[in-house]
Amino acid sequence: MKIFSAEQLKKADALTIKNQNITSEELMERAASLTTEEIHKRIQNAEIDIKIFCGVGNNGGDGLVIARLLIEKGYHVKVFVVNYTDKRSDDFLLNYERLKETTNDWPEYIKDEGDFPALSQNDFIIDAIFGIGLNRPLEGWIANLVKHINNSKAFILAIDMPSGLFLDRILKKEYQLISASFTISFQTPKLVFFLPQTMDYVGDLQVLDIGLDREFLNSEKTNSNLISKHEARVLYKPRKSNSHKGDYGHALIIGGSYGKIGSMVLTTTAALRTGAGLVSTFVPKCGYTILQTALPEAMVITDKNEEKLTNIDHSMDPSVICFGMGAGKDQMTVQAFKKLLQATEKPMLIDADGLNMISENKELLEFLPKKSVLTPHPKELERLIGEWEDDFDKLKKVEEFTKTYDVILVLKGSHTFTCAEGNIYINNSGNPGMATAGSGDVLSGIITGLISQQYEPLAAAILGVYLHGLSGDIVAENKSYQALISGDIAENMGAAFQSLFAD
Ligand SMILES: NC(=O)C1=CN([C@@H]2O[C@H](COP(=O)(O)OP(=O)(O)OC[C@H]3O[C@@H](n4cnc5c(N)ncnc54)[C@H](OP(=O)(O)O)[C@@H]3O)[C@@H](O)[C@H]2O)[C@@H](O)CC1
Ligand SMILES: Nc1ncnc2c1ncn2[C@@H]1O[C@H](COP(=O)(O)OP(=O)(O)O)[C@@H](O)[C@H]1O
Ligand SMILES: [K+]
Repeated sequence: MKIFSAEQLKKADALTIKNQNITSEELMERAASLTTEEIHKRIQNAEIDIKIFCGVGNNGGDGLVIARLLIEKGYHVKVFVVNYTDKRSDDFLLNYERLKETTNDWPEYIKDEGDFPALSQNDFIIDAIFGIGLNRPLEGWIANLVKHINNSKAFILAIDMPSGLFLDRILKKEYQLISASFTISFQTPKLVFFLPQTMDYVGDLQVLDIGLDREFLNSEKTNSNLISKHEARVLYKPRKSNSHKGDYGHALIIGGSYGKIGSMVLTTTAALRTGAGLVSTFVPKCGYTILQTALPEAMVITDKNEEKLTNIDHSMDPSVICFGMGAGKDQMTVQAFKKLLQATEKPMLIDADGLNMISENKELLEFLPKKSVLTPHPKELERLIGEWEDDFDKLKKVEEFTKTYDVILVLKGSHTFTCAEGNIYINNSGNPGMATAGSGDVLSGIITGLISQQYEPLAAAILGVYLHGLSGDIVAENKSYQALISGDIAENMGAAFQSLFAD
């Protein structure tokens, strides 16, 4: 799903009104009635106090329509107008008049702290103060109102987006914004809903299709995309019945050191479970028996050294090489890695200590094969590209890095961002149960397994990240977040592939 900017959404708005021959007020009615249906579906005529805080722009207009429709359904609704300016949008004014025709319980005006209503944690609060029209940080009594709402501990539903959140920048900590329990957003999700610094303000997310101009949405270019099942499915390549294991490549997985051979078992299992035709694993000697015992399907090659990698002498022509998990950073290993990089032309996957070695020996960067996939977690990323001011600055630095070295960066996190060629693919599968030792090793194996089967590295990264999260979700459903261990993610790849096509 494409993720649009505020400017693009406003353009879509205007085009929709023109092409569908409707008024802006009708579009507002459409968005708000779809939202009301969602609220009604969930709260089912519950006897609760609904308090709606409306700004005086169109986000506030949405709030007024929602108030009217909820009152018509018999809900107990109180409306507060957050009167931050004397200007009002036309659709706000129109819906204000309509609301007054619906109820005798007229909206209360908030003009300063003295007007703040008492709030209880049993209230159901709807935040319709600011949407995509926010143009400066909240200050003075409006900031205090937001603090007051957040402090209520009530359930907060944000309309379109939490008030105070910007679409294109991150505010310093001292600025207030609504911390929503749930956000219902119109037409497309917003990039800030997925950034580590701002995602917590959004709560659970639902995106409503409000029928904005299809042609515009389809043709308009955007560099951010949300990857859900539909988008992942399109990348999948079915197997031909007339095929053999050679068609699915030979993956070479290199890494491990004394005490960390388990990472090799995880990565290798994941590559096999993802469908690589053949998998060879290169480990220090101490890993030989472990791998041969744990995984009879894998072939094992060993270094001369018992405990670490010192000379990666593999004499094969693998379809893809995956390097780094559990490898350590010994100087001999760095030299072995350098020789490997110099001798490799095909895109590689580099993870964990492979990334750390590059960070500590920047001269290795020049030998990175083009289109390689690098999979840092946040600490590894910081070592690689340096510190960043905020998440937007991080994305800018990541873009520069991917363009300079012509690589794909997979920024692992609760929403993993795959970045390449100026584009961002935000993953929408996965769960906190996956924050467990070795789940990154499994991801490396999955992406490697896909590249081995001739997926383009970028497609392999996007699909691999999605399948990894999907498998994690399937495991968590059966085992809980706490009991999920990373080997389960690899073992459940079968269920993940099946689920990709099940609705
Ligand atoms: N296609 C869609 O997506 C649809 C969108 N729709 C809805 O429209 C919403 C966008 O509405 P919008 O453009 O009127 O802007 P909105 O968010 O109400 O704020 C503007 C007001 O805020 C003010 N203001 C700004 N910052 C401020 C501050 N810090 N402190 C104080 N004031 C501040 C600013 O005042 P000014 O700068 O002029 O002084 C202006 O009055 C969108 O999010 C969605 O809910 C649906 O109805 C239909 C389909
Ligand atoms: N809260 C979360 N929600 C979704 N995915 C998560 C979450 N926490 C971690 N993950 C995923 O788990 C993996 C962790 O990788 P990493 O930190 O490298 O672990 P390790 O080094 O133990 O293998 C990443 O793919 C990340 O996206
Ligand atoms: K809002």
